[in-house]
Amino acid sequence: MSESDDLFIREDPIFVNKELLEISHLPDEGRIVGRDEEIGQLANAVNPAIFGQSPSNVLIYGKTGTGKSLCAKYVSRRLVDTAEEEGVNAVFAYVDCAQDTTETQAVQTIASSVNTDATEIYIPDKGISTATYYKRLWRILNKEYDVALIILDEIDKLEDDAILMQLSRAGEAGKVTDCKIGVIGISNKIKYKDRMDERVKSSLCEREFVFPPYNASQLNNIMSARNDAFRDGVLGDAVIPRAAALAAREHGDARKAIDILRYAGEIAQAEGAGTVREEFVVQARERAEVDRFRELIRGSTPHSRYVLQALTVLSLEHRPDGAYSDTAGENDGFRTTRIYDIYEQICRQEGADTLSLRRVRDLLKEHAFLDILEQSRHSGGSAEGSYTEHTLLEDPEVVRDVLADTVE
Ligand SMILES: Nc1ncnc2c1ncn2[C@@H]1O[C@H](COP(=O)(O)OP(=O)(O)OP(=O)(O)O)[C@@H](O)[C@H]1O
Repeated sequence: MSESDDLFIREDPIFVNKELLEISHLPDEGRIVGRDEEIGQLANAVNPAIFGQSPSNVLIYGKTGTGKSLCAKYVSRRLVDTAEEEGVNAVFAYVDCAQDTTETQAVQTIASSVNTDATEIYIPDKGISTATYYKRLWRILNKEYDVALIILDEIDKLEDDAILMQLSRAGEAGKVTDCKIGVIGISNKIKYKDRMDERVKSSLCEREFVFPPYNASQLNNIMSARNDAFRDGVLGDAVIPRAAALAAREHGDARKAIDILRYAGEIAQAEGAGTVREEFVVQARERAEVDRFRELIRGSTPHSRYVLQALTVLSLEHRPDGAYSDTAGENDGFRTTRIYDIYEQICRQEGADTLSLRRVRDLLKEHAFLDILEQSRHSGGSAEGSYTEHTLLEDPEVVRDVLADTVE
């Protein structure tokens, strides 16, 4: 090769605007598809903020990738803009509670994100007490704003309810007198509310919304609205419909659908193919599925993982072609008590106390809600009564590998 030969490709042959398909990308209004009703309901709940009154506190539930974070951020941003037009000074802060799990981290994030140079209040990354962070946050809010919306994403990952208590009581307690605070909590744990302190529950759950999974046509539209991520003519006609059909059949998860599209493009790149072909979608789907599962169990509690590990051990042992199979052919599902036995063994190995059978049942229900496993009721006849069986929906090997390299 001589110096005059091109060693590098100078232009991306597949993508022209790849960031449209990146996870962190926040689509603009025209690209939010199929959520008009949910956006309308959310807007209605926080609307009083525009007149400088208290917005309703909201809890949003829904499976992963159903647009909860997207719509919460979108409505908050629009609220701030509209409030400004009405002469009301509003602000919103976004906290990823999977990242900021402690009260101190969460209050620090809120305080630093609403702070401005004008306040002359310093919010250090660390080194001051939780109480001092609160004091500074209240001072900033009192000084600068009429209304503050706080989005707590993955709210169930918070270590405790302390910050919720503080935010919901700040007005009554006389700490924040000049600013109304509204909280938008987001969770994909259906049981989350049951765990909440009663006092917090009554003030934070004024309005509740459930975001349903997307169907194939909505996913198709969500992806089509971003097809300008690709160069003209590169995307085969069947690619988006195929990716939408696959993603809708499994979870109705927009993140996964977009991931499939991006990966399909990356596979085309790696193969040196000039176009993104339908066959790449199938490989891309596998990769997206692993990512999705990894994301789902990110920050989950150790016991939630032990329960899953127990079901995985059973599923691997009883795979029809499994190396350790002693009852080949049985892979329909496993009863709660059987999972519980293995779960107890895992706890012993980990040196952890076991949770009650009832709690383990709840954890299995949470996994079922997220489509990690499927539950079915069976009647064991008059002697046995009815019982539940749990079947892993994810590939057990994938689950095992992801669990093995997940750190607490
Ligand atoms: N209606 C939609 N229109 C366009 N893009 C969407 C829509 N819904 C979701 N997306 C995209 O899908 C991805 C996941 O959405 P989002 O983070 O809002 O989901 P979520 O319900 O909050 O999921 P999780 O519970 O995992 O946080 C984001 O990249 C988002 O831009």
